[in-house]
Amino acid sequence: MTLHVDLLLKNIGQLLPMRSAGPRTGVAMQELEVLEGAVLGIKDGKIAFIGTKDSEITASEVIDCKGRLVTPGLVDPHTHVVFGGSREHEMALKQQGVPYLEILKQGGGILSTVEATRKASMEQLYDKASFHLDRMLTYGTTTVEAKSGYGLDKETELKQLRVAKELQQNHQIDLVSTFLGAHAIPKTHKDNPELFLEEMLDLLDEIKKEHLAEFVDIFTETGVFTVEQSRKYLQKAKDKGFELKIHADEIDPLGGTEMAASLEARSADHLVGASDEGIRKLAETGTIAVLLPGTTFYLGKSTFARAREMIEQGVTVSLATDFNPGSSPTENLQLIMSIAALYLKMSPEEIWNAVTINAAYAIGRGQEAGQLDLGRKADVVIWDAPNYLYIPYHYGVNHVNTVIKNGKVVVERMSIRE
Ligand SMILES: N=CN[C@@H](CCC(=O)O)C(=O)O
Ligand SMILES: [Zn+2]
Repeated sequence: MTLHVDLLLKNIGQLLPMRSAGPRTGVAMQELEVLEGAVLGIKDGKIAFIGTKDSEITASEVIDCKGRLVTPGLVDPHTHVVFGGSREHEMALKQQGVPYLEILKQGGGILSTVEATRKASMEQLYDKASFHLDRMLTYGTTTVEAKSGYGLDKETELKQLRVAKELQQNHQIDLVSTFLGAHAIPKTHKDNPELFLEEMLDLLDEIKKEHLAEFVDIFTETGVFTVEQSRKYLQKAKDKGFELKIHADEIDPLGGTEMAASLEARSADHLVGASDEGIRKLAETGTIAVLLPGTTFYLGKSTFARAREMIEQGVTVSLATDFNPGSSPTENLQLIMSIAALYLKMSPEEIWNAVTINAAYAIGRGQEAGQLDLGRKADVVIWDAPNYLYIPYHYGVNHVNTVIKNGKVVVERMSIRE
């Protein structure tokens, strides 16, 4: 019997369905199913058919992919997309060699974005975040995690989370929300971080009641929160039914990676200074390593997270932009794929697994995003590229030709080859 679909993608050069029963872990990250000359059928916003060009299938609308690469929409599992202002003035300080944590200590960095975010109305935050999400969509990202953490007071943290909830309801991108009230110590609590953490914990019941976040995160770092403070804080969040994420060992190797694994966090993020023991524990517990090499690159550092050792030891590795106004102002996950190839020495196969299947599992969306399979939602990207090697290889530009979200074309870019 002939199948009729709403939209048919034909003449696909390479199709990466990324079908997997679970996250791809360790050396299994080398696995990549590549279908040559495939067709993809979409019906009612879902994948209805994956097959070859000879298949018996009719369609209301057909896109001729002309030999292009087709993949699932990318998943960005670590961003700080809701914030006020920007920090371009910090670039000169960075050039003078002022370290990131020193800028924060002087009341700049995260704390300057906190001031701008407190001043902004919900509408202003919504419009600005929406602009950044639009840009992510044009770069092929269809699912995004979004953190609060630029309020550092009850009112502004809730404001950020409510903006994220509205965006989740209205924006084409799917959003997953994380409460990062423990992102820095506000000036008012400089001498009493414990009291500040108590105040942030007080918000958890309201956050649960209003469904404002699924995850709780903390910045465990020198001059911010200690491992012991973080452990206590996260355990309380876990007891209240939240899943955990941690900004761990980004700058100084404090042992946040081990802590993340022992709390069975969903992910541990950054991990530039993760110890051997920390890496072993991630492999043991299945806590996903979300690596953010764009941040290391942008902070001008030469030591990157040890992705090769993580993969060889059986860790599940994912990649994200860490989009934020300070340490990684980019919405472009394709650029991060190139940086991962060049500096983390990840293979193209590992990179594609990291930005699709594993990224979706890192934010609890493994069953919905990051894969193209029958019955799954049709979040699809057609790339102006002949094969999957090409995206990390040709860096710094946008390779997207077309983005399809829930079966509908939402981005169509001009192709230089047409
Ligand atoms: N390191 C902590 N938080 C962010 C940066 C936030 C900022 O600088 O505004 C990060 O993941 O890099
Ligand atoms: Zn971050």
